[in-house]
Amino acid sequence: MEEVWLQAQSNLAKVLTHQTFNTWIEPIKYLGSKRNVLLLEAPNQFVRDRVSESYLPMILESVQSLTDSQTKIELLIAKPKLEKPKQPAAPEAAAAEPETCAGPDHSTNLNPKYTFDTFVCGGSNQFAHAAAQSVANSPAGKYNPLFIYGGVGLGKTHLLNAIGNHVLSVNRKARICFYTSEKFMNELINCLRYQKMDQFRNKFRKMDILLIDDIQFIAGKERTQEEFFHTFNSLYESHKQIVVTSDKFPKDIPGLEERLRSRFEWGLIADIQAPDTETKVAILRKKADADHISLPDDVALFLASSSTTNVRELEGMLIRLGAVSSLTGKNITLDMAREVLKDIIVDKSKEITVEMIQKFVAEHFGLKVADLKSDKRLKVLVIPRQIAIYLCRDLTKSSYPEIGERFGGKDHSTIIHSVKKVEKLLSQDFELRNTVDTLRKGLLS
Ligand SMILES: Nc1ncnc2c1ncn2[C@@H]1O[C@H](COP(=O)(O)OP(=O)(O)OP(=O)(O)O)[C@@H](O)[C@H]1O
Repeated sequence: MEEVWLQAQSNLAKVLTHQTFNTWIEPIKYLGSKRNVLLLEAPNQFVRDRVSESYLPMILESVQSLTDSQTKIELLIAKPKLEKPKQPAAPEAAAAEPETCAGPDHSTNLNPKYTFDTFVCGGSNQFAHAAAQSVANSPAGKYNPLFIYGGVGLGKTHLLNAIGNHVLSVNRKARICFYTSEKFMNELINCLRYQKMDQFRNKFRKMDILLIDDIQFIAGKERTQEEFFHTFNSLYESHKQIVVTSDKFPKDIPGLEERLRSRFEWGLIADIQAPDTETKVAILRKKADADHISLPDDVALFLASSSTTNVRELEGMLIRLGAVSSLTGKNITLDMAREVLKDIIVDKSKEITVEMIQKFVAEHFGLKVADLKSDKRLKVLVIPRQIAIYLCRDLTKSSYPEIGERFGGKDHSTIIHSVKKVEKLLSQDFELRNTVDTLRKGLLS
């Protein structure tokens, strides 16, 4: 039955977009089988719920086509690795005398433009988007804390605000605190300095929803982590929702205390990946409409096919075109966009093939194409091979099995593993990210 599951996954990979596949199907593991029931395991309840809602019929069809129509599927949830402590953590000793401590009007520091309505949901962010909506609809329900992580400019802050804005739209009285971790730290420092710690604690602990952006910045800051830890415990124990964002997965944040890391893992961890071209186009369209910029389809596609995945940068290009258009009184056209953005965008109109990528990557690393296709496990070969595979998936339309075929007949699961590995390294390893960017730019130029 395990073979059946692998084959079914492989078949599904061919019909689903690779982001949908990566988000919902790939994380499902084979557990076993009993009689005609295939036992599968989702990594958490969230994935189980979504897959059951949206993909189970498709999965069942795929499995039954490989076995028979009597086969059933049971989708279970993986056991959590960490047990929650029964008792709340011991409260910290009360600090010195309270007085005043300047704080924000916590219900107004949300950005009103960052709502679910203005957020474009695509394969790359559907997991985080669905998780954020779920939390906004039932705070402190199933997914507490919610930890959203992803690269720069991919919409983490937008989703965080969208949660707050949605909750406020339903309940004007909800006490919502939206802070960057840096602001949390600065306020803490001030309160420590002026001995206003009680006030500090009361303020955060009476919130209904605590939204902390860029939590990675508290790593290595002992006192801030300590205070955040107690705030977290207090809110969690009172069934209040906590949502944090970060540019990294909790265990990949260096200097983050173990006790905080484990708490972030209690709830749901949702990632945002780089948007694909279709999502980039949709984001640009929405932004252009909101800003009353007339953006022709071919220009939207031209911007979206640029190698940047940072949505903030894409928006920057659009704003620049809008500004040039309104200053010169000329409509935005493809030629104008090419001229105005010539230093930023490389033309992706040429077709890129797996063979071109293999040759280019092999040359870059001083290897032979045959080395990339081989099964040799030498470190000097493994990373270039994985990068080449990743770029094939990113820059060509080839499916996992097709790429596997062209890399010496590798299995699709090896290809998926390589792509995932590089995706993970891209968010952790600055040097590798540079190398991949350079290669991508070289291939596209
Ligand atoms: N899916 C999306 N739909 C609409 N707009 C988006 C989307 N993703 C990002 N944006 C926009 O891109 C810009 C950058 O997003 P945001 O600030 O949320 O990114 P971030 O992930 O928090 O980045 P950073 O890591 O720099 O904090 C914002 O203007 C945001 O509205």
